[in-house]
Amino acid sequence: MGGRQRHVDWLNNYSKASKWAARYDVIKSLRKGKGLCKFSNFLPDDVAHGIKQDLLDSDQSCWMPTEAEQDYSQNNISHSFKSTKRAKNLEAVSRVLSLLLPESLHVFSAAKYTGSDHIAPHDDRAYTQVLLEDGQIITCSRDIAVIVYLSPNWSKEQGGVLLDLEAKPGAQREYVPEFNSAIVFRIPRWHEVTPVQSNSPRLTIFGWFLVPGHKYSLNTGPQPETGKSEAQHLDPHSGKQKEKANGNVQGAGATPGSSGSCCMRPPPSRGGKALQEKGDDGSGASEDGKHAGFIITSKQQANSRSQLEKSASGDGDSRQQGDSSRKEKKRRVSNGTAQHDRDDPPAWQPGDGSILRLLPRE
Ligand SMILES: O=C(O)CCC(=O)C(=O)O
Ligand SMILES: [Fe+2]
Repeated sequence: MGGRQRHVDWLNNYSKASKWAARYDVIKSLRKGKGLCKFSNFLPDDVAHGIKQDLLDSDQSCWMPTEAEQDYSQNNISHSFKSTKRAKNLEAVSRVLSLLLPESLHVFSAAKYTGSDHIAPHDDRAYTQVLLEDGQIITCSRDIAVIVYLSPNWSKEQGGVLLDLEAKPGAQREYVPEFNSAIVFRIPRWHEVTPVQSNSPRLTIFGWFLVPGHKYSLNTGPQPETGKSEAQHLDPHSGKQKEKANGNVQGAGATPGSSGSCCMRPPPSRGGKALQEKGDDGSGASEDGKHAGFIITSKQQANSRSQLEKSASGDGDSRQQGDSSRKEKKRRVSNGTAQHDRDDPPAWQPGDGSILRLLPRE
């Protein structure tokens, strides 16, 4: 039991987690990797094993199946997998991952791919409505995707390979999910998950760092390889999806995705209404509206909101803008306001300090 608890202690130990996060300079690595980078041995090994076990131990009813056939008229791409925000200790894991870019809003979930689960090509573009503690709602865009792979000894024959469809000739295109590795990429970026052909589950923690404002249009550009321009915004987390019965719907986690939530369940009326009031630009955001999930920020995050909003104004070249705005934010962060830069970091309380939470859907 003691061994099993150790990863939880680590996840809740701010000092250890922040030292771990300091090993990574995500923005620099992304720049070096031309928008995509991979970190092997990402978390301490026992922590990665503990998180994996937590996913396996999580109640079956928390996993939300999501499935759709390709249907551009319905904004759907072919995909199927299960995801949850209610996996055991996921909140603590999210909090630790948030330290990679502590100045950014974020949303993380767990995913489980079995059978022939997969995701057809998509580029992760989506808007997210963020509800701040002061009641304001701001629109954010997914900015950086993070996937942490948690299935030991996964081989290419088991499928579930992440294909980077924007890999330049000669660069790595296939990523077999390596245990305790993380793939991080800037959005938009075309990618897909090939069908799983394995009896053991392909487990991940996945999610996005967000940037306030509309970083991109939701009308997709040409898809790599086909060069065909798709009129629709295609996202496995935001398209209209067919919900499969999974027992306890009340207990099922809000899955992530555009709008910081997935699309599987109707939004709470409060959320849907607020989104409409917000009046997004309609290019796919209306789709989000149907499936809106709302994210609430902690005090800490809300305090830095004005900085974030500043960085979101002006939507020109969002990648460059993202980088420079981050520099700006970093500077502010380093003058001592951000938790992770304090000399004497406060101890985390379990269940406290999660920067983003979906509002309960009940
Ligand atoms: O699990 C992966 O490798 C990628 C998942 C993904 O693309 C997504 O959830 O949008
Ligand atoms: Fe994706």
